[in-house]
Amino acid sequence: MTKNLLEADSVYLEYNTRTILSDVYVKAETGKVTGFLGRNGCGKSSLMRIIFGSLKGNFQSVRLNKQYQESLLMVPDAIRYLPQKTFIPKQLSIDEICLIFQVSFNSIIQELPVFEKYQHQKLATLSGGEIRLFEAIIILLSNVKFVILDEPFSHIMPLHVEKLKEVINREKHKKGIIITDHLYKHNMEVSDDLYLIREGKTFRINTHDDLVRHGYILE
Ligand SMILES: Nc1ncnc2c1ncn2[C@@H]1O[C@H](COP(=O)(O)OP(=O)(O)OP(=O)(O)O)[C@@H](O)[C@H]1O
Repeated sequence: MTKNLLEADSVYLEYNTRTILSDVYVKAETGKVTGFLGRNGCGKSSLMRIIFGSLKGNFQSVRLNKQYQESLLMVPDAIRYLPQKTFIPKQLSIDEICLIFQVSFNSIIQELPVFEKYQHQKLATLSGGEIRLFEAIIILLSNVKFVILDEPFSHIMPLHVEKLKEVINREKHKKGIIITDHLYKHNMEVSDDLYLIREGKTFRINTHDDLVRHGYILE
């Protein structure tokens, strides 16, 4: 297995003179899930987009295997990103989307046999939760070095959350995975390294009590 390393450091982001992220460091690598937690509006999605390369911070240094990258999304086979909101055009059919993402339909139905009947259907004909699940699975199965998942567990029924966690645990042996999700128990369970973003900085989380101490959960 080829090991890949993704690092982002000195990430600094301001919106209208309000500091959102300040001197943040992120490390992700093949074989690991790196998780992020944090209150609404603390800057998790912004950080994900900065790493992906679709948002420019005031300053950041993103490196793939120690090499500085202006924007990772421009590097072939480097990274794919599941944004917080559904993003695949709904007029496309499932098999067209598989073609675009270069993920075989067979590999999708191996994970989700109930999707077999949807092969030629437009994405628009699926339910909201099914669309979200399909987007998360196709990103996870993509042949890239890293994937970022922004709230993959939200809007998905418990049985499918378990499936998603199973795929994450398998796919991490091929690629590095970065996750942010408020469903913190699931996030904690799949993450090898977990961080909380607070007041623009990242704090390492090792136990449930750490989350209480940072005021993210009550007890
Ligand atoms: N384009 C923008 N212009 C100004 N402020 C913005 C912009 N985008 C985001 N923000 C602000 O930056 C902060 C961080 O937003 P971000 O979406 O990264 O937070 P988050 O931690 O992902 O939140 P949530 O958990 O609610 O999804 C928020 O206060 C948000 O209002």
